[in-house]
Amino acid sequence: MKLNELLKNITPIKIIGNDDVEITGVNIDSRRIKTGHLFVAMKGTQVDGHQFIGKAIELGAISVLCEDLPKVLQEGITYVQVESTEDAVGKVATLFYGDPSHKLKLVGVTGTNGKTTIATLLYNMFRKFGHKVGLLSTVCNYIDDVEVPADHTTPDPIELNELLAKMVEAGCEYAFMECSSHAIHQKRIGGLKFAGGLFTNLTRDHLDYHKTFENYRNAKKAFFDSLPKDAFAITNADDKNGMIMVQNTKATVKTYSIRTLADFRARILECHFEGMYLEIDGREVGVQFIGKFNVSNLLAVYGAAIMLGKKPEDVLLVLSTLHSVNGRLEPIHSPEGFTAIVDYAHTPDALANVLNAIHEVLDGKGHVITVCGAGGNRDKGKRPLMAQEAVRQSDKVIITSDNPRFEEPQDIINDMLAGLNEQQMRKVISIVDRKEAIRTACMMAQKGDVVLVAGKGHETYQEIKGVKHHFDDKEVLHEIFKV
Ligand SMILES: CC(=O)N[C@H]1[C@@H](OP(=O)(O)OP(=O)(O)OC[C@H]2O[C@@H](n3ccc(=O)[nH]c3=O)[C@H](O)[C@@H]2O)O[C@H](CO)[C@@H](O)[C@@H]1O[C@H](C)C(=O)N[C@@H](C)C(=O)N[C@H](CCC(=O)O)C(=O)O
Ligand SMILES: Nc1ncnc2c1ncn2[C@@H]1O[C@H](COP(=O)(O)OP(=O)(O)OP(=O)(O)O)[C@@H](O)[C@H]1O
Ligand SMILES: N[C@H](CCC[C@H](N)C(=O)O)C(=O)O
Ligand SMILES: [Mg+2]
Repeated sequence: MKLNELLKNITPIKIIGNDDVEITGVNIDSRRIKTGHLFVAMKGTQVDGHQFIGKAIELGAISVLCEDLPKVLQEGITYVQVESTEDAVGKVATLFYGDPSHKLKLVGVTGTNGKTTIATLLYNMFRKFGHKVGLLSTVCNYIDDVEVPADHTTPDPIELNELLAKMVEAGCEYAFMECSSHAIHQKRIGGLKFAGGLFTNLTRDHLDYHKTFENYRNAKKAFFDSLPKDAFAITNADDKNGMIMVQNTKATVKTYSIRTLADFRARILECHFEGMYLEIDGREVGVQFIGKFNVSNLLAVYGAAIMLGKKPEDVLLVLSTLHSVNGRLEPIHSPEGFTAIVDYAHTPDALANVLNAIHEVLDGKGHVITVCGAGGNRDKGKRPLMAQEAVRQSDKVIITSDNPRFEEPQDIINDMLAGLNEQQMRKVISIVDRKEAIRTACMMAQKGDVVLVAGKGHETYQEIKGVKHHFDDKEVLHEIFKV
């Protein structure tokens, strides 16, 4: 594609050199540059991409999109200067990949918790309706039935558009994706056309990155602010930030609630460990999920399906066949008659919700032993709060390691323990080795009890000092239950 065509949706400050050159690829990472590529220099959180312009040209870049022009300009290279490369990159990438989001019905899900669950359930549902569908999620990306491993919740703007283009090529009509606050803030989703947006909830997370809760909320809100008029915005009326999210959107606003008046409503009629019986918009349906928060998730899925033109009775029929998403409230039964539950709860709010869900079903008839930790090099403020939530609703808590990343595991544990008073500490032991912690919890559990293993869900690794070691909570439990 010609460079001048790629620049159609942006207004450069200056172009130096020939803009009528053929561009064979767009890249934000100099290490991936090949002959004929356009290198986009981004000012990152670690380094300034502008320092790699020379390297990119060496590797074959024929054009550079940047904010600051290099002091020495090279012959034969076209330099495009813009106010913000962060703002421009998505708009350029999407054109390079043939504007795939305009050829799909793309729905984005944002909020602190529930994004993976909702996006995955929508993907499963629309496939059951017989459509070809794409999914971009924390756990895995899918181009219809083809798996593409994911290492981010929302991929970078280049990979994102490339994946969407592959979906179009594979004949997908719909795509569902998670929009993380980092991605919205860094404009990874810039230039994409959304058919709809969904909001789940907002509680504390990622304050290491966003610094204040308000910044975090505004990052999420920016997604709804940018939705077009013909899109829908479905928000959670039960969340105190639900209406704030959509207050400036041009999209058609719909609400869902399990508590108040809303466009999509549900209530729980019955619940067991196997599932719940619900009333959704006046119709009864059995679902294979537990927990009030999953009723909210299912309502969001229901609302999106209706807004995408499906009939309520058809949607409910498919909803009743869906089951839990990998590592989200997944039960594994022990031979001794207790239940282990693997869940990805890695925020105070998610822990509180999962424990609530467990108590709703246990109904006072068993003990709860929780195994949890917190990730290294992530929001430190959430650590004491997570310990408090775990203690508040468990009979015993084993504090252990999650992904320590570049921190000392014991330091993270200490940050968690600092949130507890002497009386709370009586319920707690700490074991750095996660496998040992899970094993100990299982040894303590008796028939009818629940062992909650929280924080890592689907993850199959433990990240220690930059190395991902194989580790899988579910595998560890299966191993324990075999012997
Ligand atoms: C803090 C953060 O979000 N960082 C993201 C950001 O990178 P950055 O700004 O730090 O980049 P940098 O390392 O400073 O480099 C600046 C630029 O120089 C380039 N570079 C760098 C080195 C080189 O040799 N050549 C080169 O060209 C880089 O490609 C980049 O364009 O932009 C990159 C491209 O989009 C992301 O891959 C990267 O994610 C890092 C790895 C990360 O860990 N992100 C996490 C926090 C994250 O994004 N999480 C959210 C969700 C979490 C949740 O849902 O709970 C997610 O969406 O996954
Ligand atoms: N609607 C919800 N409200 C509160 N907690 C939820 C909700 N849905 C799921 N959870 C809890 O949050 C955990 C993470 O869920 P999920 O993976 O769907 O969220 P996410 O928003 O994709 O998270 P991430 O930001 O890490 O990608 C689940 O394991 C569960 O404990
Ligand atoms: N997407 C989230 C996942 C956290 C999962 C938890 N296991 C951890 O490592 O903290 C993050 O990168 O902050
Ligand atoms: Mg997710």
